[in-house]
Amino acid sequence: MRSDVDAGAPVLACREVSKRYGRTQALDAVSLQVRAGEMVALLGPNGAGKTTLFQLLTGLFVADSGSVEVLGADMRRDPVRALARLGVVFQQPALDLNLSVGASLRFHADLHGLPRAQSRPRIEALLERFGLTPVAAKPARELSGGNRRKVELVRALLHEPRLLLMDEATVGLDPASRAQLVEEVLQARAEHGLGVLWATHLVDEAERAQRVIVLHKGKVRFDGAAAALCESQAAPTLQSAFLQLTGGEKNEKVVA
Ligand SMILES: Nc1ncnc2c1ncn2[C@@H]1O[C@H](COP(=O)(O)OP(=O)(O)OP(=O)(O)O)[C@@H](O)[C@H]1O
Repeated sequence: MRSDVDAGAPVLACREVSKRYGRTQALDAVSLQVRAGEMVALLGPNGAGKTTLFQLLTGLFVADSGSVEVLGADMRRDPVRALARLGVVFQQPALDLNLSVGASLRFHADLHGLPRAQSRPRIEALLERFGLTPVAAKPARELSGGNRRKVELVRALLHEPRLLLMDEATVGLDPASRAQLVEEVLQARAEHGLGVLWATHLVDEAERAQRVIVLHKGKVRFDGAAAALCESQAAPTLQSAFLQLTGGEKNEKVVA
């Protein structure tokens, strides 16, 4: 466990974040925190605002109002320092399929200015850690979908972030690979004291998180433990609690 952030200290703080697209209020005064060593599931049906929130958290867009801080660095005033402390796996796969896994990671490390004496052993260790050493010399196109996502996870961890953002990162994976990725991230969180925000519309992925934040129509509808969510809705399962809370709207994508 690294010692630069106390366990339980906030690594992400969003305060009253709002974003509008024309007439659509995509986010409406969203406040949330992620602490070091904690995996938080951001659960919401299609159109809830998850992607919009991630775009603000990664500095791609600026909120209309409110603030985003990563380890105390304000995303608007000090984006370089804020971004230096976070890693992200985006919803859309973004690997060069022709590059070998090793070359892709080395390129990324160089791009981010990591000294090679540091980055090379770190890449080796992470490849080993995620069981990717046997495929390190292969071009990404020869890897399974699950392994490609793991390479993206390794890439996101190369600069030793304190906050990891996973934006519906299991899209397109089979159930076993999805479950494995969740476990890998949970372990990485424990080993490195990472704060993780895991956006998903799949309730089974949220079940493994320490805390669940339900986003619906741009607002935070619930923030707490999965068991407390079930209790608040007098529902037997997280799935039924989520459906009740979000209006029980028929939505295929929320069903795991
Ligand atoms: N660039 C845009 N222009 C106009 N409206 C947008 C834009 N991006 C998102 N929206 C709208 O903002 C709302 C939130 O969308 P967002 O993509 O953030 O939701 P989401 O929770 O990520 O959904 P999904 O699970 O389908 O990816 C939706 O009503 C969407 O139609």
